[in-house]
Amino acid sequence: MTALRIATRKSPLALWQAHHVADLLMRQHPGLRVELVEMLTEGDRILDRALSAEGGKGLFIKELEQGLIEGRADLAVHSMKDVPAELPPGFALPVFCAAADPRDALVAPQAGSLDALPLGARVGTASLRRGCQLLARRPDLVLVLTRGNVQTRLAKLDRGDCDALLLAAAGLDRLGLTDRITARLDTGVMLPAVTQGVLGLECRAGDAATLALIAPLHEPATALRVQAERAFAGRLGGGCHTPLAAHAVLDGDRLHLSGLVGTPDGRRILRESLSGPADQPQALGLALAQVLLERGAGEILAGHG
Ligand SMILES: NCc1[nH]cc(CCC(=O)O)c1CC(=O)O
Repeated sequence: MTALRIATRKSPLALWQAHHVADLLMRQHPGLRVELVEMLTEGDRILDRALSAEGGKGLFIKELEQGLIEGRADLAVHSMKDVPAELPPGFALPVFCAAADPRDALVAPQAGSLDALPLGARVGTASLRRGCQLLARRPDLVLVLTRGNVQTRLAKLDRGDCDALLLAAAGLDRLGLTDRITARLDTGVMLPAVTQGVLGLECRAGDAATLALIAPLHEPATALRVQAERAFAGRLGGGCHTPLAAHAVLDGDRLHLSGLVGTPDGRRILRESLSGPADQPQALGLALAQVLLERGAGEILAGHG
């Protein structure tokens, strides 16, 4: 292989993540050349509407996969939370890198915490999941649809479009914006998106050369978490139109999984936890989904919550 080519979106976060994986690969394989191939995705073009009203998650990765299939690139680096439940045929997602902080972060220049936000404060987010959990705790808050990349959202906050933002801590940390974080929200308060903070590496199925190069970046403990959370979400069906959250924590040979579905207004929330043997993550995810379905998650998912 002359050089390994990484397909990446052009947002600063995507570029950071692609550079990060390039660095890890070059450290692992001295002498390896790695190139970045920048691409614009449909998700980047649609910035004025809620993503949930559009085609959802796949929008950020379709073009990258097209680049892989056409041989313009060998590898795509994804925030796993942007990757749909099902991969199209011909692709593999064999590597999950060590995870960053999975929590959501509050950015609120005038308040020290979520509970200290003034009555009726405007909170910027485009995430149904964040909105649901926020309103469940603080029904007085007003959600302001805030899209765009991390820096764009911070700029909107700074010019007064809203009083606070909720963003993934991982994204802020990666971009060197840790000092903007007011508080990292405990997962008991704000259950993260499925696989939040995890980077996944996608390549062409059967591309043995690329598979061999990226294999050392795989972290099995992160893979267990990803499998449990994605099995949970897959059973409940996506999460683009309904607030959905899940987070698994590995504890020795046990995996603890928490999951949640709710209504966008936060009036109904079903949240449950379940533990199981760590070597059966998918069974745990499916079992937790079943618990929620027995409690009426189907109604909420169908929009009749
Ligand atoms: N939805 C966009 C997106 N995709 C991944 C991250 C952050 C990094 C991660 O979760 O791995 C973000 C930004 C955010 O939600 O604040």
